[in-house]
Parts: sequence; C-alpha cells; structure tokens
Amino acid sequence: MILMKDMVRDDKDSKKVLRSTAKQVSFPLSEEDQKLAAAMMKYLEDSQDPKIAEKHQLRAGVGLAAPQVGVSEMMAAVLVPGEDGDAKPIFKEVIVNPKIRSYSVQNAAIAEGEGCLSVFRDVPGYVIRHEKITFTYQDLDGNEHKVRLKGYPAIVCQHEIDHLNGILFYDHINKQKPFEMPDDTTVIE
Ligand SMILES: O=CN(O)CCNC(=O)c1cccc(Cl)c1Cl
Ligand code: NI
Repeated sequence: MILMKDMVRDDKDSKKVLRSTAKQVSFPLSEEDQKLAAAMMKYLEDSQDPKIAEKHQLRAGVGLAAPQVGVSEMMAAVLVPGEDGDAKPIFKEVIVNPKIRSYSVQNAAIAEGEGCLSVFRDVPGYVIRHEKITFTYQDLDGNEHKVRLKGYPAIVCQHEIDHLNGILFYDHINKQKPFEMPDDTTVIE
C-alpha cells in the first residue's frame, strides 16, 4: 500500500527524480510495473474515501505519477471522480507513455490553484494550463489510445504528464504576479 511516507518531496529530492524526464515503459509490463500501476490507482481510490484516507492519513489526490513514489518511469494513474460522487468517474485510467499531441490556444486555470503530493507546502497562484488537450497513451495492455479532454480532467492530465517530464505545478505560476492571468484564461471553479 502506498502511504504518504512513500512520497518523494521536492524539497528533499536528492536523486532529482521529480526533476528528470522519466523512462519510457516497455511492453509487456513487468510484474513490478503491473503492481506499481495497481498500487497507484489504489492510492487514489483510498485517498478519495474519507474513512480510508482518515485511517491511513492519506492526502487526497486525483492523480499520481510514478516519479512521485521514486520510480522514474512514464506511468501515471488518474482518477477524476464524477460530479457529487455519482459512481462513474469522469476519467479513470493508468496512462503509460503519454504524449500531448495538440492543445488549445485557450488557457485555463483552477480558481483555487493546484496542490501536489510532492510539494509539502501551499504554493498560491494560478497554474496556467491549456484548456483542451489531445493526448495519446498506452493502457496497461499496451493498447494505444487517443483522448481529447477539456477543463478539469484536462488540467489533471497535464499535471500528471508534467510530472513525467520533471515539471511541477508551481513552475507554471507567475512568480512576480501569482494571481495574474492572461486576460482570456478560463477560470475553473
Ligand atoms: O500529481 C498528483 N498529485 O500530486 C496528487 C495531489 N494533487 C492533486 O490531486 C491535484 C490537486 C489540484 C489540482 C490538480 Cl491538477 C491535482 Cl493533480
Ligand atoms: Ni502532483
């Protein structure tokens, strides 16, 4: 089971795993990679269950990338829950070797900013991202997928794909004016 103690912190990342480009994953997946993928998705499910999260002191997450638990591989779990906890998640997948193929000119940012399990402090400010993205990835069986996302799920996948490329959310915050946004940026509540 992945716990908070397993998370690599950006302020203590001596191996720089959070700041390097992760390795491409080859198929068929090794036993180890299959176990890691399952454990990462399980972390997200548990962290979104108030009782389990409380019991194991898990910080909630809608995504988790392998470098965050010290594994420099191109793999991330994404679990964006449905509105008001209705059973069907908006996006649930372990994305392997993801690559953004195109994106909108239009920018978007989450109103309350972003958080990260690799960043044990609040970093206020608007994280400016693409409102829409088209990206490809392989699923755990190696099948290629091409997905178009918009709004919140698109933001989450950008946050995760960033992790695989050594980028952290606060890299996108304007240091001088953290709450400045390009004027036509969509604010996601
Ligand atoms: O990389 C994944 N994490 O660090 C897990 C914790 N952060 C979140 O769940 C989170 C919170 C707010 C906005 C975004 Cl986009 C994300 Cl991803
Ligand atoms: Ni993160």
